[in-house]
Amino acid sequence: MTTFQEQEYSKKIDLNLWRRLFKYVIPYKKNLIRLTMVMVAVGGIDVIFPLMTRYAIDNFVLKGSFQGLWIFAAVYGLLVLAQATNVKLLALNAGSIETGVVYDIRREGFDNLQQLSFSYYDRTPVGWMMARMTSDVQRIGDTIAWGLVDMVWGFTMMVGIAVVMLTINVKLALISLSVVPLLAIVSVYFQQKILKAHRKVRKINSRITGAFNEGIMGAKTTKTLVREKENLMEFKELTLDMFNSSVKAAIYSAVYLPLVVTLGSIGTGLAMWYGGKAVMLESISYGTLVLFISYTIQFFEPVRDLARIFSEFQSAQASAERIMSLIDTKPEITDTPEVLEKYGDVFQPKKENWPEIKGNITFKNVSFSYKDGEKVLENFNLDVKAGQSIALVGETGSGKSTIVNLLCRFYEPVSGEILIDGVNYKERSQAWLQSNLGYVLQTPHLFSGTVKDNIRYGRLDASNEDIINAAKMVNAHDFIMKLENGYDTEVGEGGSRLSTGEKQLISFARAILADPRIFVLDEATSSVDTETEKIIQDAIQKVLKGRTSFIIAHRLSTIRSADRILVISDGKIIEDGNHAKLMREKGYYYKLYTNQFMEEQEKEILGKTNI
Ligand SMILES: Nc1ncnc2c1ncn2[C@@H]1O[C@H](COP(=O)(O)OP(=O)(O)OP(=O)(O)O)[C@@H](O)[C@H]1O
Repeated sequence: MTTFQEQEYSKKIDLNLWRRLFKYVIPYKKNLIRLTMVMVAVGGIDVIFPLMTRYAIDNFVLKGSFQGLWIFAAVYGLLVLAQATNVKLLALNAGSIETGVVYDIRREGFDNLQQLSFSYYDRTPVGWMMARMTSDVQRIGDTIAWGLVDMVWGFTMMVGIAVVMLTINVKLALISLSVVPLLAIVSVYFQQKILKAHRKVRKINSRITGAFNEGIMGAKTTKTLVREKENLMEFKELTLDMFNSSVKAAIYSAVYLPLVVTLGSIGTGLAMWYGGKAVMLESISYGTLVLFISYTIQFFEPVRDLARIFSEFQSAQASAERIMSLIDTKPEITDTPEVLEKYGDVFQPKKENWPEIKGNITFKNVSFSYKDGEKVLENFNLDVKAGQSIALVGETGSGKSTIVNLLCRFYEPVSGEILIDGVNYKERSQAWLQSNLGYVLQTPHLFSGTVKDNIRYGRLDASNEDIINAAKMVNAHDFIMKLENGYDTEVGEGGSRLSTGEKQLISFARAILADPRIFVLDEATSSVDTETEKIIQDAIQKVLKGRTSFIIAHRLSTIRSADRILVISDGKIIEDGNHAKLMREKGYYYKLYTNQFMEEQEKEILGKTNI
């Protein structure tokens, strides 16, 4: 099994990246300005409260007088009210920035994911994309909004406290804050270590999520292969790694927190010692001593916070690099500017310029490889007339899906060209081609929603009548009507509440609703019961009528009536003709057909005699 290697990201501050991230905040600049102002006010009021205490001690407590107490109480009450209002405003504005930024980045990421070519999905694990779109984007939003809150508040308070302390008594201020540089160094050191350990925990966590994903998706296979014990052992190893890294992070925190408390106590002790002496010498008031002690304690909080925020910004930078790499990934298959200009894209198609499609298809000297050097097709040639039905048969891995993937332009030829009605399909837009193509996959995917919703995906403006007609045409109507709520029955995630045969019939209806000129069908191999098989075959015949069609056939009975049967081996056509011709030639197809035919006969006899 090959594992997806994630790129390593730089640990230095990347200003360009932050500038780019800041662009996502610009639409919310009003919130940003309001938030900054609110946070300056919160920090400022936090500096004022101890000053109020000092005033109360010096003027009411020590003097034993209540003169002016009402005014004092009113001012205090107003400050409390202002602070409460500020907290509400801060939550509102920071919340708006956070949700706005997260929403915008997610939308952009999702938009790009939809444009990316098949090859991107081949090499990128789903879990990786999901993690980028969820936790990474959330981390960026959190850090930008709440990191900013803590930063502005912290700076305002630190500057405010330092200014007031230095104004009142320079020496006492310097002595009280003498441990701050040490605290800053300790905080930065430990926060870095804690961040590193947490990063590792997160990395393992994403592997654990992947293991969960595989474990749940493959639960049935695990049971049939009796692999529970091995899987559990692998999972145990992973979780043990996680446990060790988490313990490491916890140890750092366990050392860091008492250190901070000790340093804080030393600072407070220094303020008490020197301030106490000054009170005795009457060079400062008792209220001032209390003020300095409060300020010293208050000062340490933002120092610790800033160290944490600094680490969080580093972590958010790694998240930002990952999500930006996803947003910046360019689809490998794109329309040229000239094509876009003339035919438009999926969002703004210029249908008035779209040529009518007939359905003639030519592969001209097409070569293709998924990976460098491993040619799947080499100088492949094929000429298909409009309306012809082509069946592709051949051993597994011979290149059948590759041929139709190229036709659908999910991949493009490395050399050579594919012509549709005599024109290289690169000269027409992808939107034009896709809207003329119907593709039914071997394991058809239905989306959560009702049966009706799923058929309507084929043509969004289809009426209910169109949907029912399409379902009738492909013999799906009867079984749909037998479902609990008919066309309004929920199909479950990925169509999980329906059988494969039923899913295939619905995807036929969906494909036929768009009335495509070219139809591609990767026939289901899973054994459906004979009744459903007959229904499906009948549906296939109806669907293919009058269209150019490609069927990757597994049940040869389906393709007996195909205009041409192509036997593919190693990316080359080794036999080409209709059923009768290939049977006469007694080649690969003949062998395959007679084998399958005999197997079926045997099954039938066994069934009849009940052996
Ligand atoms: N996405 C991919 N990335 C890399 N190699 C691929 C990819 N898809 C197919 N291949 C390789 O290309 C070759 C042709 O595969 P293809 O899927 O076209 O065969 P096929 O005839 O359709 O097989 P099957 O009947 O099993 O579906 C195989 O060797 C396969 O391993």
